[in-house]
Amino acid sequence: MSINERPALSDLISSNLGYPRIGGNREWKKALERFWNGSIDESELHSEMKRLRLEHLSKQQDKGIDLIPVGDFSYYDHMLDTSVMFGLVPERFNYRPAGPVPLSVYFGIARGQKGATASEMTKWLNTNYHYIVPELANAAPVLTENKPLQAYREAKQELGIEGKPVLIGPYSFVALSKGYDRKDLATIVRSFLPLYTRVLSELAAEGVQWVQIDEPVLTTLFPAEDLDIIQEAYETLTQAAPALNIMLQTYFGSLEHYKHLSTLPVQGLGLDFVHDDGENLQHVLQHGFPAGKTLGAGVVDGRNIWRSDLKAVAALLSQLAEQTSPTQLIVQPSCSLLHVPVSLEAEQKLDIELVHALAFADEKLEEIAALTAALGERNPSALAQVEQSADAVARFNSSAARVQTATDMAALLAKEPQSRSVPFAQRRAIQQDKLKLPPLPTTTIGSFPQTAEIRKARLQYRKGEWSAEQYRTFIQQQIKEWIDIQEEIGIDVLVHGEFERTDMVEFFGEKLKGFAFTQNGWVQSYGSRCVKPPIIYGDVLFDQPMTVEETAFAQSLTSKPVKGMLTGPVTILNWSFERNDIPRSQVALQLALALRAEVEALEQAGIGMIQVDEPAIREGLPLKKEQQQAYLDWAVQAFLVTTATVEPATQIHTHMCYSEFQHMIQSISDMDADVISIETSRSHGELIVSFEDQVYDKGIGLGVYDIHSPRIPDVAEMLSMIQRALRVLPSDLFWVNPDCGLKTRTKEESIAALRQMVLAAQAARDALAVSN
Ligand SMILES: Nc1nc2c(c(=O)[nH]1)N[C@@H](CNc1ccc(C(=O)N[C@@H](CCC(=O)N[C@@H](CCC(=O)N[C@@H](CCC(=O)O)C(=O)O)C(=O)O)C(=O)O)cc1)CN2
Ligand code: MET
Ligand SMILES: [Zn+2]
Repeated sequence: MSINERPALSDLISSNLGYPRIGGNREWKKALERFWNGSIDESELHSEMKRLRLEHLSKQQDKGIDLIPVGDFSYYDHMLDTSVMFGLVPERFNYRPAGPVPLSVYFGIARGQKGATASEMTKWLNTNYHYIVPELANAAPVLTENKPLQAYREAKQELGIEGKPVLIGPYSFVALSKGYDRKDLATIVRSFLPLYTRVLSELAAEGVQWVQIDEPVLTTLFPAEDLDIIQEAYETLTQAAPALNIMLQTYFGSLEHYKHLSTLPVQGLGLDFVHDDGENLQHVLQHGFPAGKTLGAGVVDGRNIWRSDLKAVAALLSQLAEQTSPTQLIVQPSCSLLHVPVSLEAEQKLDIELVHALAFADEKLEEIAALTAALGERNPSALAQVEQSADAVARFNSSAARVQTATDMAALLAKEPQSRSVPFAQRRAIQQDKLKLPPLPTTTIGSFPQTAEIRKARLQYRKGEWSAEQYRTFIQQQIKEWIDIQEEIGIDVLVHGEFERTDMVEFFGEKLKGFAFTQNGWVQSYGSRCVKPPIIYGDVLFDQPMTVEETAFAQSLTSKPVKGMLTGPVTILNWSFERNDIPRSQVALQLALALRAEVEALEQAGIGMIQVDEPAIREGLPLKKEQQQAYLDWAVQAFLVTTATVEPATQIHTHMCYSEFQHMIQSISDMDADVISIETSRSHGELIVSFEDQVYDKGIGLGVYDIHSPRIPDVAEMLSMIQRALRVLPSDLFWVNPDCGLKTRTKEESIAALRQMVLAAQAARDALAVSN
C-alpha cells in the first residue's frame, strides 16, 4: 500500500523505549572512571549524572517524541538498579539493606571489592550489552526505594516532561537471575509481586499515565507452563494500579505464545516488527489484536544503524492499523536505543553516500517523529521526509559500495578444504613433539593492559603528531617489555599483547575491505566500557597482512612459542553493525575467507600457534530453537574455513567468553580447535559440568580468575579452581589461563595476578606428579 492510500491514523503517537546513557562524547563513562579513580567525589558524580540524564530527556523532547522513557538511565546497569531497588545485596557484601543501597555497595556488586567477588556478568539476551546477574540465593526482597517514581518526578519537576517510567518486568527479572531452582520460578516471581505492586501503585497515585514494563524473555523459548505465573503476575499488577496504563514491552524477537500473551490484562503490548522474521505481523494478521488495547509498534530498528525505509514502514503501520483497528497505535523503535551510538553529528569523515544511509539514536528518533507526524497528518512537510528516506536507502543499496563481487559463495567454498588434514589425536602428537610443553601449560588470552600511555600514543599518531615510525617503535617497546615480563613470570605460551589494537573487532574492521569505521560511534558494552563497532557495508575482502609484523617481532624476542592472535569471523560479524541486504551466513563466509589469508600469512611467517577468538559465537545464537542449528552450522563452517588449511603441526587455539554453552558443546567441538580457552570464574565452576560429558575431547583452558575485577586472586583459590576442573577433565589436555584478555586491568594488577596464577599451576603440577 502506498502512503497516500493510508487509513486515517490521526491519533498516532510516538514513543521511545530507552536512550543511550553514555553521552555524545562518552561523558558518562569519563565521569564514572574519574569517580572510581578518586578524581571526583560522590556529589560531583551525582551532579554530572543528573546533567546528562536531563540533557537526554530534553533532547528526546526536542526531537518530538511524545512518550519519553524515564528511569532507563543507570550508573552502571539497569538490571543491577532493579536488584538494589529490591534490596538484593549478596551476603558476602555484609550489608543489610534498610533504605537506598549506597553507591559503594552498588559498585561493589558490579566490580568486586576487597573480600567480596563481583556478581556474575552476562550477555543481555543476544546483544553485546552485559548485565549484572541478580543473585536470588537466600534473598529476602524488600523495596529500598522507588526508582521509577524518582525518575518520573525529576523529569516533571525539572523539565515539565510527563515521562513514561521503565522497569524490567517480574518474569524477565527472575528468569534472568540466578541462585534458585528453576522449578521454584513461580514462587519466586510471586514473592516479588508485592514489591512491584507498591512501585506501580505509587506511580499511579502520582498521576503517571503510561508505564513500560520490559519482558524481553517473552521472545525467547521459555517453558509454556510459565504462562500461568505470567498471567497471574499481570493480573496482580493491573489490579494494583487500575488507573495506570501498562505497556508490556517485548523486543529482539517474536512472541511464540502470541495468542495467550496478547490477551494478558494490560493496556498495551509492545512488539518488535524488525527482528522478528516477519512473525509478529503474521500473528497480528492471523489472530487479530485485542480491541481496546494499544499496540506499541516497534518499526524502527533499535539495534542496527541503517536508516529506515520510511515508506515501507508507513505501509506496515497502515497495515497494522487497518487489520487490527486498535484504539491506539504507538510508533516506536524495535528496542531500547541503548544498542546504537548517540548521533551522526560527529561523523565528518564517513563517505557521504554512506552517511545518508545511516541513522544513530538521535536520527532514529527523528524518523519516528517524522513518521508519526506524516501519518497522523500533523505536519505535511514530514511526508517529504518519508519519501526522502526511501530514496536514500534505495540509492545506497544500488551503489557501487554495496554491489556484491562474490555472488556464488557455494561455488567458492566447494573449492576450499573445510577440515584439518589430519584428526586431532594425530595432530596432538605432532604438536606436542614439536612444542614440548609442560603439563598444565600456562598462557594468557591475548591482550595486556591498554594503559593511558598507549591510548595517548595512538591518539597522537592518529592526529598526525606522531609519525608511523614513531608509533611503530613505541608499540615494539611495549611488546618487548611484556615479552620480558612474561618470561620472567614463567608463562609457557606467550602473546604479543595486542597493544596496536583499539579493540579486537574495530582493529580488523579498519584493515579489511568492506568496512567503514566511525569517529564517535560508541555503544556501552558493560559498565563504563564502550565499543565502537565497525560498519560492514560492502563485500569483505582481505587487503594485506594485519598482524604479522607485531607477532613475528614478538616471536623474534623469545625462544618460547608466541601465539598469533586474530578475531574470528563470527565474532567480527556479531560485534559489527552488519549489512542487512544479504544473509548473515554469507557475510560470515566472506570474513572467513579474508581471515584465512591472515592465518596463512602468520603460518608462513613461522608462527606455530594461532588463536582465533570467537567470544561472540554464543550471542549470535537465534533465540528461537528451530533457527539455532542452522546458525551453529554456518558459524562452525566459518571457523573451519578460517583455520583448516594450516599444517597439522600448527596449533589452533580459540577463546570464548562466559556464556550458556550447555547446548552447543557439540558445535564447539566441531570447530576442531586444538585448544579452547573459556571464561568461567564468575560462574564458580558451573560451566565445567557442561564439558563433563566427554563430547569435548580436545585441549581446554578454563579461566582460573576473573579479569573483570581489579581484585588480585590468591594461589589457593586458583589451585582449587584447577583441581575442581581436573576432577572432570583429563590433566593432559588442561591449560591454565585467566578468564579473558587483560586489557582493562592495570600493569601492576596483571603482573601480580599472573605471578599467582603461575604459582597455582606449579602447585597443581606438583600435586599431579605426587598422585601419578
Ligand atoms: N567489541 C568488543 N566487544 C566485547 C569485548 C571486546 O573486547 N570488544 N569484550 C567483552 C567485554 N566488553 C568490553 C568492551 C569494551 C572494552 C574496552 O576496554 N573498551 C575501551 C575502549 C577501547 C578503545 O577503542 N579505545 C581507544 C581509545 C579511545 C579513547 O578513549 N580515546 C581517548 C584518548 C585516549 C586517552 O587519553 O585515553 C579520546 O578519544 O578521548 C584506543 O585504544 O585507541 C573503553 O571503554 O575504555 C572492554 C571489554 C565483550 N564484548
Ligand atoms: C572478549 S575476548 C578477548 C580476546 C582477546 N584476544 C583479548 O585478550 O583481549
Ligand atoms: Zn574473552
